[in-house]
Amino acid sequence: MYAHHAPSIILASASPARRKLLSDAGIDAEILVSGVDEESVNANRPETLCGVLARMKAHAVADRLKHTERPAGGLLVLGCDSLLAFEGQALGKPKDPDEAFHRWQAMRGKSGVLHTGHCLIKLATGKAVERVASTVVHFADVSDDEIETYVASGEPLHVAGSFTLDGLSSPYVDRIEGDPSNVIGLSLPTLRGLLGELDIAISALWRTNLKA
Ligand SMILES: Nc1nc2c(ncn2[C@H]2C[C@H](O)[C@@H](COP(=O)(O)OP(=O)(O)OP(=O)(O)O)O2)c(=O)[nH]1
Repeated sequence: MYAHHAPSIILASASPARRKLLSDAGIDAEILVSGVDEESVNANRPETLCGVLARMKAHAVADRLKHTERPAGGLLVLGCDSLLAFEGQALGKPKDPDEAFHRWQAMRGKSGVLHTGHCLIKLATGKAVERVASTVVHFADVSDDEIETYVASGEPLHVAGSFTLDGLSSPYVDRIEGDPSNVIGLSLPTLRGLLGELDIAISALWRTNLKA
């Protein structure tokens, strides 16, 4: 008889935004940063690239865990990667303020698609389930002054697509079509679906005081 192990998530990400999305949804994830060099990968389409990177991050952490004495138990490793597809380009984090400024001048008044790749690995069996989620983002027609002030805040330099839905640039996003958590960096509805493929209810991951 298999011992029943309560499932728990190891988030293979340095992203504070991803950790908070899980925590706000009642899930306390352990953090193990993958260290994957994202520049080392190329793919022709943004939705392919973010899927490949999410897979690499999850497997990098899963492989590291396999070389430890730690029992697999109910451990699940989750890797994510977000990219903004805009006018045929896959935009990650801007390399400098100048690039962030010019990106916003190009994006204002237009829309892009924020793709986030997800890869969830059940450590005990090695089974991996993957999905890329996409959300259309409509940017406001911001002024050069608004762009300049936003870039000077430093925020755009740390985020894929040089914008946040839940941060300083939230006034500059008119509307979205699709899942909001996906734009921030981890789609909770997608995570629910991936857990379902592993026959795990997302409520099984809630911190103990939330469980019935
Ligand atoms: N708070 C917030 N963060 C965002 C938003 N859009 C993108 N981001 C952040 C989430 C991720 O930290 C980052 C996307 O870059 P990556 O997917 O490469 O993840 P990151 O390098 O931060 O960490 P990781 O590679 O997963 O260890 O941008 C947003 O709307 N709100």
